[in-house]
Order: sequence, then structure tokens, then C-alpha cells
Amino acid sequence: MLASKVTKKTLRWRFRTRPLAFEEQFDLIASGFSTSFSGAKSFGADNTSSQINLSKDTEGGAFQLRRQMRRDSSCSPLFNQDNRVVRTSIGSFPLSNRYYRSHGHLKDIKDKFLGSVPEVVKIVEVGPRDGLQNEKTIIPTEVKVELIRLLVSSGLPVVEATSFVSPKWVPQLADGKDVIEAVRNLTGVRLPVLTPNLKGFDAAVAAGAKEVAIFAAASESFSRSNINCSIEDSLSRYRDVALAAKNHSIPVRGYVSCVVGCPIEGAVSPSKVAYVAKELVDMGCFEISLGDTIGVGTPGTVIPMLDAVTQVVPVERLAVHFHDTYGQALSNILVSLQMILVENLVGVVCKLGKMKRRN
Ligand SMILES: CC(C)(COP(=O)([O-])OP(=O)([O-])OC[C@H]1O[C@@H](n2cnc3c(N)ncnc32)[C@H](O)[C@@H]1OP(=O)([O-])[O-])[C@@H](O)C(=O)NCCC(=O)NCCSC(=O)C[C@@](C)(O)CC(=O)[O-]
Repeated sequence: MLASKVTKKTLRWRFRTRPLAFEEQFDLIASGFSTSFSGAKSFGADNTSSQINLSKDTEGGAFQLRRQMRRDSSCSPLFNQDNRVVRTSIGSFPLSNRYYRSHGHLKDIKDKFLGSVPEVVKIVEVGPRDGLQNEKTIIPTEVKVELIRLLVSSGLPVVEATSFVSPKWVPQLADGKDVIEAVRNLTGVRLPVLTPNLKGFDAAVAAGAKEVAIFAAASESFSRSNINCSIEDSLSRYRDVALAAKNHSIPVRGYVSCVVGCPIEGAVSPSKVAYVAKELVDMGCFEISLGDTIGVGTPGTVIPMLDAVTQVVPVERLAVHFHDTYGQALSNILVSLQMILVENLVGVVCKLGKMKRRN
């Protein structure tokens, strides 16, 4: 994708020397260039800085682009004969309004692409868990606690706080008990924690956790490398956790990792994802978060995956979790929202936590 390949400097150069072809415009949008869908600036992603820089640069870029077109009206499809911008790729290309020919035209385009996308999206913040579990240096407990407090104070309804996993596997979150004890009385927020087995579940409940999450994989190899057991063994463990949670009246959220690609096996079949998602629902998970763990998904792979999963799991119980490793998270979220339209159902949950490259 153009946006992930070019630097700010080369993009400026492109603006100055020639207009972007429509396909290039579209590539930029698909690479998260547009910030208007759901606030790209909030992504703590690998490619975020390039996305933000691109956005900041566009006023200047737009101006240069327009001047260039005055000299050369061979005209890309972006311009009319007055050299004004008439097609702006989904209306989110952040040019100044005075360059648009008509607001009505823009509105038609927006309605066409975004018209019936749900107006309300629930965000499950996962930075304190999914972000911090990857940090090279161990973050002090009080910093984690402060981070959670700040996230909660921003109004987020759900903040995944930590994990109760083996400290040998994830030393970064070895202080899960202390973190939960410090935040468990925060009000107006749900603070789920990851529990890979009964040992983790018991420890989480003892520390005061009121919601847990279990995490299976759609890839056999990833399951073994992440939780040291096969998919079937993990599902069997999770049935025990789900039963224990039911006995404590504790809600359980389910994750499926590697829903479009696995770092070891490559492409993952949508039917595998659908199978694992259904198993998690059947054991009692109230919501299934579909995780593109290594950020290799694109709309082309996300659509068939969602199509398979929505055949077996009601869409209102689905969430999407996209890592922005290759700058595709926003386009994948957009297409997920649009898929909801296709299914003619409402209610989507997007998880926009800190997104990091996972090696
Ligand atoms: C699942 C295990 C525990 C199996 O690990 P294991 O080594 O197979 O487990 P074990 O039962 O043989 O136990 C080994 C040791 O771990 C201890 N142990 C055992 N369980 C626990 C526990 N719950 N809490 C604390 N300690 C535990 C246990 O007591 C024992 O201690 P020892 O006797 O050697 O001193 C391990 O593989 C593990 O902890 N894995 C966690 C991996 C992880 O957290 N990965 C990141 C989260 S998944 C993710 O990020 C994807 C997601 C959710 O974000 C979605 C997406 O991005 O797509």
C-alpha cells in the first residue's frame, strides 16, 4: 500500500510533482489515511505516526496538488475542468472545503459508503493488557494502575486490565493481582482480565476481577506456541473456566486469535475460525472477539472470515480486534461495520486497543 511504503518526504514529493491517480488516492484511504471514520489518531499503532503525519500534511499537499493541476489540466478523475476537486474518495480526504465543487455531491458519496454504518460503536480498550504484555521493559504497577484510571476517566466503558497467565510466559503482567486490587473498585467501567485456565480464573476472582476473558486460537500452531496446548485441549480447559465462571455469575468474553493469518501457518481458513467461535459461544461466552493477531488481514480476507463466522454466531455477539501492523486496522474495521449492513443487523463491537507488531 502506498501509505505504508512512502515516507512523509516522498509523499510531499509526489504531491508536488504530479497528482495522485484515483487508485493511489484509494490506496491512501485504505491504508488508514482517512481519519474521519473513527479517529485514526487514537491508534497507538506501528504505522500511526505515518498516518498522522500524512493527515497533518494534507492541507499543504492539497494546495500543491491544486496548483499543479492549474498548470496541467490533463486531469486525474479527481478534478473537473475548473481544476477543482470533484471526487474525494469517500469524502474524507481532508482538503479544505473551498476546493469542493458541491457539498451535496460529497454527501451522496458519504451516504453511499457510510450511510447505514451503525452510529454507535462500543470500544473495548485493551492497551493495559494487549499493549503492555509486549513491552520490552516491565512497566511499574503504579504506572499501569494510573494508565487504567486515565483510560476509565476518558469515558471508556470497558478496559481490559491485565492477565492472570503464567509469569514465566508473560512476565510483563506478573503483577496482575496487584493491578486488579488497585482498580477493582473503579465504578462505571468493566475491567475484564485474561484467564487461560482454572488456576488463572481462581487467582483473578480472588483478586477481585468481575469479568474474565478466555482466548483460543484458530491456528493449531499458534495455540501451541501461545498457550502450550492444542485447540481442542484449550477448548476443554475453557469449558472448565466457563463453568466455574457461571457458578460465580462472572461474565466470560471469548477471543479467537489468528482469524485471518497465523505467524507460523500462514492463511487460516474461515471455517476454522467459525468453528472455534461457535465452541466459545456454546460454552457460554457472551461475546466473541475476532482477533487478527498479527495484523495481516485486509478487507479481502476479513470479509470471507466474517461471512463464515456470522453463519454460526449472531452478529450482535461479535467484536473485531485488528492489529494495525501493516496499517490495515481502519479499513478492516470499516469493512466489518459495512458487513453488519450486509447482514442487516445492528450492534458491533470494535476493539481499538494499543496495536503492536507481534513477532
Ligand atoms: C496457558 C499457560 C499457563 C500454559 O503454560 P504451561 O507451561 O503449559 O502450564 P502448566 O500447567 O504446565 O504450568 C507451568 C507453570 O505455570 C504455572 N501456571 C499455570 N497457569 C498459570 C496461571 N494462570 N497463572 C500463573 N501461573 C500459572 C504453573 O503453576 C506452573 O508453575 P511452576 O510449577 O512451574 O512454578 C501458559 O502458556 C500461559 O500463561 N500462556 C499465556 C500466553 C499469553 O498470555 N499470551 C498473550 C495473550 S493472547 C493474545 O494476546 C491474543 C489476543 C487475546 O490479544 C487476541 C489477538 O490479538 O488476536
